[in-house]
Amino acid sequence: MENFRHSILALITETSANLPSDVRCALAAAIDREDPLSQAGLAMSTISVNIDMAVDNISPICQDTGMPTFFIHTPRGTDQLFMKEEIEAAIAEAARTGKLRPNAVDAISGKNSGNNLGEHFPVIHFEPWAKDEIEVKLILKGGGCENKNIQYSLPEEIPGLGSASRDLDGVRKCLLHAVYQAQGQGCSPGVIGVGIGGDRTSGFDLAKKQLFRTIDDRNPDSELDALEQDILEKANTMDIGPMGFGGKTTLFGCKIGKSHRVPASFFVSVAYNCWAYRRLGVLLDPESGSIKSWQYRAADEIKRMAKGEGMALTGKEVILQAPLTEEQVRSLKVGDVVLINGAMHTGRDAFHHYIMHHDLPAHLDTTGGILFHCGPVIMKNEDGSYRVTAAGPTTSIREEPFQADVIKKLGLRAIIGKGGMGPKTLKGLQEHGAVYLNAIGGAAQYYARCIDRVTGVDFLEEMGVPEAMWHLEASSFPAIVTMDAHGNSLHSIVEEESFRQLGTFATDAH
Ligand SMILES: O=C(O)C[C@H](O)C(=O)O
Ligand code: SF4
Repeated sequence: MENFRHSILALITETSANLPSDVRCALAAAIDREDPLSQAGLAMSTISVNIDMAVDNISPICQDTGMPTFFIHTPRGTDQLFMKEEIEAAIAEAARTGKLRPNAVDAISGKNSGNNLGEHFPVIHFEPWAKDEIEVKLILKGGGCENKNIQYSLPEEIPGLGSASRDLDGVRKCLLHAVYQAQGQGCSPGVIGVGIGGDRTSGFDLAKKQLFRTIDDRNPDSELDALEQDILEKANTMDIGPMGFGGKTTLFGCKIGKSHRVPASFFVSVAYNCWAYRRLGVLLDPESGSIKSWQYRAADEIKRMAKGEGMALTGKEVILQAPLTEEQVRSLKVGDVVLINGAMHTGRDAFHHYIMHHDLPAHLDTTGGILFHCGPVIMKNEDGSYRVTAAGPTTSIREEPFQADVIKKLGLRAIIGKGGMGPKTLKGLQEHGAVYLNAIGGAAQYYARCIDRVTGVDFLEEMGVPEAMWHLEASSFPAIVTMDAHGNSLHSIVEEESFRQLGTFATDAH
């Protein structure tokens, strides 16, 4: 097993940087379905360029490389303890070289372990099998889409759809609601893995395992197969679309499994995966640990995803130079595409929590500034300076309780994030003269290229790499105004319209 660690490192790197063939194929179809000049089209073209860049740079497709989760089949007599130690060493090495983000933080204090290892982190499931080789499957599922996982306990009253009973029609209502409630926050278009039955834990486990099925496979159970097709079709009429901008593809896969349950419980567990659907597998020689073959990798796969130059720019984009003035910001409207130049500062969960009760360091002035909800992957250069190697937006709604106050306190004029924010922030934008700019979630390579340099960092020691306040210099950083200073929000429009559409499925007998 002298090559085992090396093989695992190759699996991690490939999973992080190179999407599987079936996902490429489904996303290529989704790109073709959107009007290239619509907001959904802009999102999909950016995603396509980003996928190619990740391969070229051998770097994370999305900066959030999740909680690495392994499913391993071993033949009789393999040393699982050795494998676990070697996997941990490979994870730490991948974090050190920027193939994974140091993502492991203490559950209570939030303290980052620095090497992407922690208690039950990574997650490793071992299972024996009768074959001779070792199979290792890996999924890197980011936190934003993980937050959109949902579990129903039937019978249950489902918003918009009425009562869901303990039958396939009840399951159907749960699944349509699961897609609706994710909106764009889990970086749609997405895929759902579904577990019907089991208990609360095994149900989610089953749901996650469904994500290892290929997009184009068909369920051998004809009833479940019909339900999978039905959900896919209906979900894509909800007009949530890429990033929740409205559009034709909201879901590109629905995979359903079932387990026996006890009479008292009927769970429907849903695991939502973003478009950055990173899962691969390898078969290993049990003697040497060398890779014998790759899974989810077809010889005839679509190698290049991008058609044009990425975000199809029209020349009508508004150029923003930070710091921004109130007048500039108030002239922006929902739907405007902006290109940002100049200083921006990252700040996410730990930062918002901190800044509610503390002041900024004295050397910082954020008046007219831009706050970027982002937890980047950052590497240190030999001369002590830093470079950004992956930097897409994180889900903004988590900062909803704090954002309006933080805008006021720091004198901010723009927030960059994804998935949109709620009424409190919308009111804050109006009151203080600021805008919400939606960047394309998961496009971490694309946005890293828009960052010219890192000019400084605060709170690195306390908050760790993903949560520190990084000071960045951007050029031609594209984003879409989705909440303006006049009380308009694209997110509330899409949410309302998709809720109306959801309601039309209430009585649709399956
Ligand atoms: O943690 C991140 O960088 C992003 C996260 O996966 C999210 O979707 O919010
Ligand atoms: S930012 Fe979006 S693409 Fe990246 S892990 Fe989170 S949900 Fe997935």
